[in-house]
Amino acid sequence: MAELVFFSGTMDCGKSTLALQMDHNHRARGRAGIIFTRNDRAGEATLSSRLGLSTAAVEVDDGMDFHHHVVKLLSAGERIDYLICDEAQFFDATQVDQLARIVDDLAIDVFTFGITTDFRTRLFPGSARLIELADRVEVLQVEALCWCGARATHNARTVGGVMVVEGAQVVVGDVVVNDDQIGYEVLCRRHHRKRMTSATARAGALSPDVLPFDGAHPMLGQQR
Ligand SMILES: Nc1ncnc2c1ncn2[C@@H]1O[C@H](COP(=O)(O)OP(=O)(O)O)[C@@H](O)[C@H]1O
Ligand SMILES: Cc1cn([C@H]2C[C@H](O)[C@@H](COP(=O)(O)O)O2)c(=O)[nH]c1=O
Repeated sequence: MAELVFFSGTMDCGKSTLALQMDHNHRARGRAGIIFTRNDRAGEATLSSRLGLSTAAVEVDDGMDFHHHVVKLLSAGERIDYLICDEAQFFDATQVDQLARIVDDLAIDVFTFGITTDFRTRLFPGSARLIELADRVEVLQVEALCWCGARATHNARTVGGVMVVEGAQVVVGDVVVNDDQIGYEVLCRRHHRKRMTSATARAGALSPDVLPFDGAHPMLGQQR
């Protein structure tokens, strides 16, 4: 039975690496697949991992109809056993519905990869629909860690080094907007709630008069 699977986690937990590995393993066994992505930080039509591997991919845009795309290729005689879809949080709900239809009607496996929530801790549209429709949601085993050592569960955005909780939902990582460097950092919920990034924690540790956090710091001990 073909499956729609959503491999999810925070940023930097190895999703793109797993996407490349899954493609490699299926291809090594003679299966044929197509790789899709949207807004990869390495540029258009590329699926890249921080471990240094990358591959060509089909860039998904707003108007893309996955079902139509796949049926067209099948009609042209191409074989398709599976789809790999990275950055699936950026897909819209209709596109995720099309992926489910590909699984059910065309018996093609669809493996999707993406972050669940944005920098405001709100679900992305693609991830919300995948959670609703997927046969399985798999949380990646490699734990990204917050600066405090706890498992990171949330994504924080920084603008010019300062954590923000307002702004456009989609801003690709490592870009400069209006002279400000946009960055991301994974945090545990506690530190996301307190808006404490590693830089804020370091500043607090260096200046005992300014302790932005309460409770114990695993590296600094009880501060208050
Ligand atoms: N220099 C390194 N050595 C070993 N592992 C690394 C290195 N750099 C990154 N990684 C691993 O790569 C993971 C990020 O991989 P990636 O597939 O790009 O993540 P995601 O797609 O989830 O953002 C990190 O969690 C880490 O485990
Ligand atoms: C939290 C958050 C992230 N993004 C962007 C930043 C990156 O380009 C991708 C995530 O890629 P990764 O391979 O999982 O690191 O999403 C965004 O646009 N908005 C956000 O709120």
